[in-house]
Amino acid sequence: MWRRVTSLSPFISSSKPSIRNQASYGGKIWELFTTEILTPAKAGISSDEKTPFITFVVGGPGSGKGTQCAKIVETFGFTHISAGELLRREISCNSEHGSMILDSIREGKIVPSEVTVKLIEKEMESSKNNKFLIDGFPRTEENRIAFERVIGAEPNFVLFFHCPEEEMVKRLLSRNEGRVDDNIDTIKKRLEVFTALHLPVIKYYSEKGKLYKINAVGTVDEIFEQVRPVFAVCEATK
Ligand SMILES: Nc1ncnc2c1ncn2[C@@H]1O[C@H](COP(=O)(O)OP(=O)(O)O)[C@@H](O)[C@H]1O
Ligand SMILES: Nc1ccn([C@H]2C[C@H](O)[C@@H](COP(=O)(O)OP(=O)(O)O)O2)c(=O)n1
Ligand SMILES: [Mg+2]
Repeated sequence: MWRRVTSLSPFISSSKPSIRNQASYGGKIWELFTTEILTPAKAGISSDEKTPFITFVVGGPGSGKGTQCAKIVETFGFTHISAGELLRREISCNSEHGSMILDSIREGKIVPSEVTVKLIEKEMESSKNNKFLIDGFPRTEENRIAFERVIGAEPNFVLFFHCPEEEMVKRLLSRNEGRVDDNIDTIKKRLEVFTALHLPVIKYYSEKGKLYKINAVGTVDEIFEQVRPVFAVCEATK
């Protein structure tokens, strides 16, 4: 079980990022930074087994977050918490918020943060693990702030899967999981929400030196080879 903490050991250097990347989103240039991966000693990671180690996994719809999370879980033993899956579970069990969640997802909108954060909190509290991959969250600044307030923690680092829009659309249209939001009209709305609400979150973590930007184009294994070194540091501290 994890315990709530108000400050986490620094995993990422807060000094100037070593590699500078630029990404283009619909004509807008965002300056994004990947951060130097520190050695465990330099990073000063706590050996306290109960301190939660939190990774946020972010990126546009269809950028491959879920696919890579499965590989991270298999290789590094994290507990995968997918915000989208938790919300879909609420729909299928007809919970109190089920119909509101379904309407939001159908419209490509973001569910109110208090609902999503409560679901994440429940999952974290019921887990025996203390290493969490939180997938598809935070999608908005409101999500991010609500998590900090309710959970009382910040992520140790944030993985951002960067993928061109055309590739994301292609992947979503052939995902074939019967999702109500994988149709072209909803996809367009989700991409608009991504640009307007999700990119500010990415910029926030980039400026904090917590963002690892992954080029999400290529085979699943090629992409995982970029992801692996980020988690290898964490593994080395066990
Ligand atoms: N590197 C890749 N190349 C091609 N298709 C991919 C790749 N990674 C994932 N996919 C496929 O694209 C779709 C979206 O991937 P998924 O992991 O569900 O993305 P996200 O969780 O970001 O929406 C799935 O059908 C998945 O099998
Ligand atoms: N933090 C979140 C995560 C997902 N949602 C809603 C809105 C999203 O379009 C849907 C689906 O999310 P999910 O992460 O499963 O979607 P993708 O894996 O990016 O395709 O759920 C949300 O409202 N808030
Ligand atoms: Mg997903």
